[in-house]
Amino acid sequence: MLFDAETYQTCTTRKGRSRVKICGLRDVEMANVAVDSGADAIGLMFYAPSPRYVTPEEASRIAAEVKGKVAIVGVFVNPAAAWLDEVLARVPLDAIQFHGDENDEFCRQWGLPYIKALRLRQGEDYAAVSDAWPGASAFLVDSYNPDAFGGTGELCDWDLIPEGLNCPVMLAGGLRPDNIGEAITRVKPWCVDVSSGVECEKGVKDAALIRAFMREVDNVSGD
Ligand SMILES: O=C(O)c1ccccc1NCC(=O)[C@H](O)[C@H](O)COP(=O)(O)O
Repeated sequence: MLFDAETYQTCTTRKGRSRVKICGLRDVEMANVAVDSGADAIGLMFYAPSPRYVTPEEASRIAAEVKGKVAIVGVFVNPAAAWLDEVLARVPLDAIQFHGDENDEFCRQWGLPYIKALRLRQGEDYAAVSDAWPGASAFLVDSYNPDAFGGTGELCDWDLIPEGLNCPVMLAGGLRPDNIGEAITRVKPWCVDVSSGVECEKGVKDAALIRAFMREVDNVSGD
């Protein structure tokens, strides 16, 4: 689990294996594969234009199967408050991930830990992000693409990751079984997040790729 007090405290030291979030799951079968392979969190996509979008009904079926075994993270892009209220009433989320222009006040009002996504691009100044989102439990660093908010499969430029953030880093963007070892060794993130890299086609998760990804993570020491 990602944000229970004991685990969160231990892993902010960055000792041991990086945590893993498998994002954009759309069915119970793949959610079970993620759990059985040792993932710490799954992401459920509540942004309708995404090929990984799930309805609250589909999401609650997945959540009923895996609740308590992994952290369930709801992923949103500039959601209306009413949409978040509706999802929260039906899906037992453990945390919320925001990929749009949501400010700290908006993100922290739901009574759950929140993850703020930063889409890193050359020439931007990230010095103030800790002050801008003081309530964040983690920053997810992702690649920048002008046409998409996330889930692009494009590698994030690891050299742009800001130093000295006030909370742990989740590394995302273009991670795959064949580069996750190097990513963890270089960046030493608290958590890694993957979507496209464990899919056989856009929006369709692949059990063998999920297992291969988790095996590679297990093979790398996180300290
Ligand atoms: O996955 C999406 O379709 C998506 C759409 C809009 C906002 C966020 C989205 N995904 C969020 C994630 O946490 C992804 O796992 C992250 O962006 C990395 O994706 P990938 O490069 O495909 O591994």
